[in-house]
Amino acid sequence: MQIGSEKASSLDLLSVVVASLSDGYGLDSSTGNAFVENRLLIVVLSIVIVVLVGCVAIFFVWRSSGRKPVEPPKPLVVKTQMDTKEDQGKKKVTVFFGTQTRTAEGFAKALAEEAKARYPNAIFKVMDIDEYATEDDEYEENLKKESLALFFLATYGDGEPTDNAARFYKWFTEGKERGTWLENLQFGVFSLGNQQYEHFNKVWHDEIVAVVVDELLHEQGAKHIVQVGLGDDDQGIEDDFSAWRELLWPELDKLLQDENETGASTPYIAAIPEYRVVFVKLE
Ligand SMILES: Cc1cc2nc3c(=O)[nH]c(=O)nc-3n(C[C@H](O)[C@H](O)[C@H](O)COP(=O)(O)O)c2cc1C
Repeated sequence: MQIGSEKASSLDLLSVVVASLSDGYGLDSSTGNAFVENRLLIVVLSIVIVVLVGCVAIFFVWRSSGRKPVEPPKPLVVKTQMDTKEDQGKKKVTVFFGTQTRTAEGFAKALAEEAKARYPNAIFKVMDIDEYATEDDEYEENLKKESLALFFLATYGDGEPTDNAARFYKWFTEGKERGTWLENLQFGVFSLGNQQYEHFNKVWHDEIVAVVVDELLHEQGAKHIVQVGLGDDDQGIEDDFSAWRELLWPELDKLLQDENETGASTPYIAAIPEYRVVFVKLE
């Protein structure tokens, strides 16, 4: 085997290595020679292996490119401002609730049911405050469209909002620099809490979520229709709710009753004339 001035192929080199190895290890030189003589066979086998490996690789690339990646499910968008045709032109009231053990939700629904009967020409929508917006920006976008809203908000764990009000509360309390952007909104807030949870020697009502929201709504331009109601679970929160509701109805009457409507709040006094019964003796 000659390795001349021309560049030696890798097979030439291999042949030299095999021949010298076979010598070194005392193998029969005919083994090395056989290997060298079957160069053609080795070349053919190498080509076959390369082609096979190539085919397998192409097959896998083709299979993986044919499969579409699995798309994550799109989030369910909750439409909050959906008007049917018959709703158009009616006054709308949104009743929000932030609750942990559903008392606030119960009050919100009870109020809305009673209000629907009192004001048939208005629309009352009870809304879990978490479902009001899927993104924080939507809170702003949707609240701007509200003209009348009532909030029932409970307080938990040292003056914290409920789980379903946490996202709204964070967004609302962190956005004080918004200015007076809620000028079209009239509102009322009822708080659900318990005086037993007074912490850090603060006055109880300074810590509760609903009072914070009430003050911020006012600061940001919204107008009270009724003062904040302080429901105290320690004393009888149902009575507090009833008392607040009695303050609310006259204000809602002004806003939601049609001019020619007598209204459910107006007590009905039957005008029964007095008669004097005279017994006439027939002759
Ligand atoms: C574990 C726990 C923590 C509470 N933390 C407070 C609190 O820090 N401040 C407060 O005023 N009321 C607190 N409360 C009272 C609730 O706000 C009150 O019971 C309210 O009516 C619950 O309303 P909900 O049923 O709508 O969640 C707490 C109640 C529980 C059970």
